[in-house]
Amino acid sequence: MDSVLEGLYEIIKQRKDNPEEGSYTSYLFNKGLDKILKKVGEESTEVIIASKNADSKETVLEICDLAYHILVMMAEQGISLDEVKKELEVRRNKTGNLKSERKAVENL
Ligand SMILES: N=c1c2ncn([C@@H]3O[C@H](COP(=O)(O)OP(=O)(O)OP(=O)(O)O)[C@@H](O)[C@H]3O)c2ncn1[C@@H]1O[C@H](COP(=O)(O)O)[C@@H](O)[C@H]1O
Repeated sequence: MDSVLEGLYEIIKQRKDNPEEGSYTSYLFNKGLDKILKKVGEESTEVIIASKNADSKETVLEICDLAYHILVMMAEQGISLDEVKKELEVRRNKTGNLKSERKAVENL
């Protein structure tokens, strides 16, 4: 799973650096952040609807669409996968309210 995400993120970053004709990813970067964020919002809603309908196959497809668009957003904002993984790692063995942890990270 990890390497699949890494691989996809690398391709997405390549599309940002070297746009390709006919590439949906290049089209998104060309449209800019607002378009990318709109897609993240739409895909989030689609995950919720599919899940609410208890349609697990459709939910998986929508999760993949959402994950892809989040990676595009991350690339647009210069956020690395490592940053997200590090934060998840910090949280992994914690329980309870993580808000105080978040403040600590913000203050780094
Ligand atoms: N994983 C994905 C991926 N997931 C979803 N999508 C696209 O996301 C879009 C979501 O569908 P929608 O109906 O919501 O959007 P749409 O109507 O096509 O587009 P809008 O008019 O809303 O912008 C579809 O066009 C999908 O093809 C993806 N497009 C590309 N990838 C991967 O990204 C990499 C780069 O691919 P290119 O973008 O083709 O260069 C490759 O590894 C691809 O497999």
